[in-house]
Order: sequence, then structure tokens, then C-alpha cells
Amino acid sequence: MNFQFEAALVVDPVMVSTSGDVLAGPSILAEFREELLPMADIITPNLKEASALLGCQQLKTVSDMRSAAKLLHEMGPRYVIVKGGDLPDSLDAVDVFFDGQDFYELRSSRIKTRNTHGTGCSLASCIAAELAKGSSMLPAVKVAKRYVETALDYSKDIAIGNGTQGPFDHIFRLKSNGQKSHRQVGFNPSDLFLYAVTDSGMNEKWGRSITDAVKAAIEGGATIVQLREKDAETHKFLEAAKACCEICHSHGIPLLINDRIDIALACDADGVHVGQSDMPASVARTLLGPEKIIGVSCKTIEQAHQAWIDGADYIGCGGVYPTNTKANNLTVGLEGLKTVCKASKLPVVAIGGINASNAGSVMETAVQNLKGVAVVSALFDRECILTETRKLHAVLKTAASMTLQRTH
Ligand SMILES: Cc1ncc(COP(=O)(O)OP(=O)(O)O)c(N)n1
Ligand SMILES: Cc1nc(C(=O)O)sc1CCOP(=O)(O)O
Ligand SMILES: [Mg+2]
Repeated sequence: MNFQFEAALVVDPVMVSTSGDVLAGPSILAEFREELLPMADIITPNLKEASALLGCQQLKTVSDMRSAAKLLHEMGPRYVIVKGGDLPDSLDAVDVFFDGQDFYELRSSRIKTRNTHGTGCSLASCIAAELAKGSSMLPAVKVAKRYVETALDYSKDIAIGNGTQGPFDHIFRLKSNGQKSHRQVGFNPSDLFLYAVTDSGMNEKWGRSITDAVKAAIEGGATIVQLREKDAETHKFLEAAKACCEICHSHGIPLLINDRIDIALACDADGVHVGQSDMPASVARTLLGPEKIIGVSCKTIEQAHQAWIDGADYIGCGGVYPTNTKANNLTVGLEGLKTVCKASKLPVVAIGGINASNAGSVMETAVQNLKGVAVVSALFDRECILTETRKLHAVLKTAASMTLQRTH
């Protein structure tokens, strides 16, 4: 896990607004090129700004945007996103992200609205906020893009002022339906720190309800909960899921449903976790929409890459150690975990045979993208869930601070 705090510089080279207003003259170009771009972690020009920085013709196609991203990258920033919101003749809003090696076309639906004032600044600010929360660059950009798209959609019909272009509503979440927001926009990778995954068989064995088990795990420090109720009847599962949603949301903890998209939709859970033989993540994303969290089980680099393409938010990687909870589960070991983490563009939670005795070793790998551990039996196949969750939480905290000391 990367606990090290690194400052990041997001440079939005504000020069020409979407509406065509010139906001800075050519005198600033030299400063951008010589001072700011070389020290930037990411730059976020729109089409007109990219061509101004490069001193080239208007960018008209996605292919032009890719060439521009590459040339801008050569000017020094670690990452470039060229925003294609103004691209003529495109149905989607396509942005091109370049990390120095690979190009990614990030698409979102084009929202028809006059209220686009401030979208560029908001995107850059949201990227900076996500980086400050510990996200790596590509997930930060994806969250920011989703935030802007959702906010634009929410505020497409509001009328503020008399100009041809209005502002969009940044704090739409706080207002929607007049209800209290129970979850942050997007997904916070640090929620994966202590991931409690329930098991109906274990709860039955110990004679407790799912809701009591979930309450105890949250009280002990679980940061996200997944209901993995393999044997439950649908109506009972839904009843329990609704009750657990209320419990989790009253504590600000996200609740995900294992395998069952239908249950997640019916109880308005925060998302789902799917494996390689479950509903494909791309289909789950279409069914659940851009807001819900989607996790995918991955044991290989290829699966992790596909999960990213499919629009997942995180991956679960295991079995780190042998487990009795999931039959015939392939153990990938710490080395397999490290390989997948290093290649992943998404945050990773480790799973499989993890408990208070070995969680420290997992976390102390300090491998990039590893954000936490997911556990079933170490919490739910024990007499006291509260005690075991507290114990595991303490182990994870100690590992986190040891890693922090080592990296300073
Ligand atoms: C966090 C997390 N990681 C992996 C899994 C396993 O999912 P899957 O491979 O679909 O197996 P089942 O859990 O459905 O048996 C998970 N549930 N959670
Ligand atoms: C549900 C699950 N998925 C795994 C994977 O490797 O993808 S291992 C696993 C079971 C984890 O249970 P425990 O913490 O009791 O070992
Ligand atoms: Mg599954």
C-alpha cells in the first residue's frame, strides 16, 4: 500500500474558454511551456489550449488529440489529458489521456445544456482532490470526469443569470431530492482498508443475524462491507440487504452486494462485487449506472486490465493465502498479488486466507495500488466479531504507520 503522501501539481492551462473567450494572451505561453509544464504531474488543456500551447492548427479529430497529447507530454508533464468537449461531430464527450506510454480514450455522454461554465476548472480541481485523497492518476481522472458528467446532467435545466452560458451546480449531491447524501460522489479507494465480507453459513453456525454481524464489524472498524450470501433465498437476501444498507449508511460505510446486481438495484446498495464467472463488469456498469461502485475479482494482469476497461472501480486480488471459505480457489500468493497490483490501473484489495496474523505481511509489501485487505472467516467465523475486527484494524494501522516511517 502506498501510504506515502506525495504532493501533486495539476496544471489547468486556462487560456481559452469553451465559449471561445480568450482568458490569457500569448505572453503567458512561454511561462507555461518553460516553467509550469515541466513541473506538472498532469495538464488538462481543452482543444484550443492544446493547439495554443503547441502553436499548431485547430485539433479536429481524436487522432489529432492523441498526437497533441504526445507532443505536450514531451514538454514535461507526467500525464496529459486533452479534453475533447468541443470536438465537432462527436456524440460522446471524448477526452484523450496519455501516460507517456499508453493512450486512453475516456468517453462520457454529451449532456445538452447551456450550463457548462466552469466545467474545466471543476475537472482539474476534482482531479487534485482525488490525488490528495491518495488516488493514482488514472482513477483520479476517471472519478473527476464522472463527477463533471453527473453534475452537468443534474444541472442541465437550471437557469442562473441571463448570459448565453450558465454555471453548473457543483454541490448537486447535497441537494438531490432534498435527502441527506449517504455516500460520496464516486469511490474512495481508502474505503478498501478493512473490507468485511459476510458469509451466511458462518452467521448461521454462530447463531447470529446478518445485521448483527454487520453492526459488529462496523463497530470494530470495517471500512466497507460486502454481503456475500451464497445460500440465502432471494427474498430473505433482499430483506437483509435493505436492513444492512440502513446500518451501513447511518455510519457512512459503503455496502456492496456479491454477485447479485438485482439485489443491489432493489436495495439501492452502493455497488456490487463480481467475479470472472459472474455478470461481466461492463454489463453491471450499464445496469447500475456511473455512480455505483463495481469491484471485480482478478488473479492475472490481463483480468485487471479488462476490469479497468469495463469500468470497474477496484479489483479484489487473491487468494493471497489458501482459504477454506471459497472452494477450489487458486492461491496466487504474495508474489501474485504484487504482480497484479503493479500492473493494475485500479486500486486493489487483497483477499484469501488473510487474518490478524498475516495481514501485516500483506500490507507491508507496500506495493503500489494495494489499499487494504478483504476478510471473511477472520471476522465472521469467530466468536466475537467486534473483538476480531478491532484486532485486525489495529494490525492494519500498525502496518500502515510502519510503511509510512520506512518511506520517509
Ligand atoms: C473483495 C472481493 N474479492 C474477491 C471476491 C471473490 O469474488 P468471486 O470470484 O466472484 O467469488 P465469490 O465471492 O462470488 O464466490 C469477493 N467476493 N470479494
Ligand atoms: C470470496 C473469496 N474470493 C477469493 C479470491 O481469491 O478471489 S478468496 C475468498 C474467500 C476469502 O475468505 P477468507 O477470508 O475466509 O479466506
Ligand atoms: Mg462471484
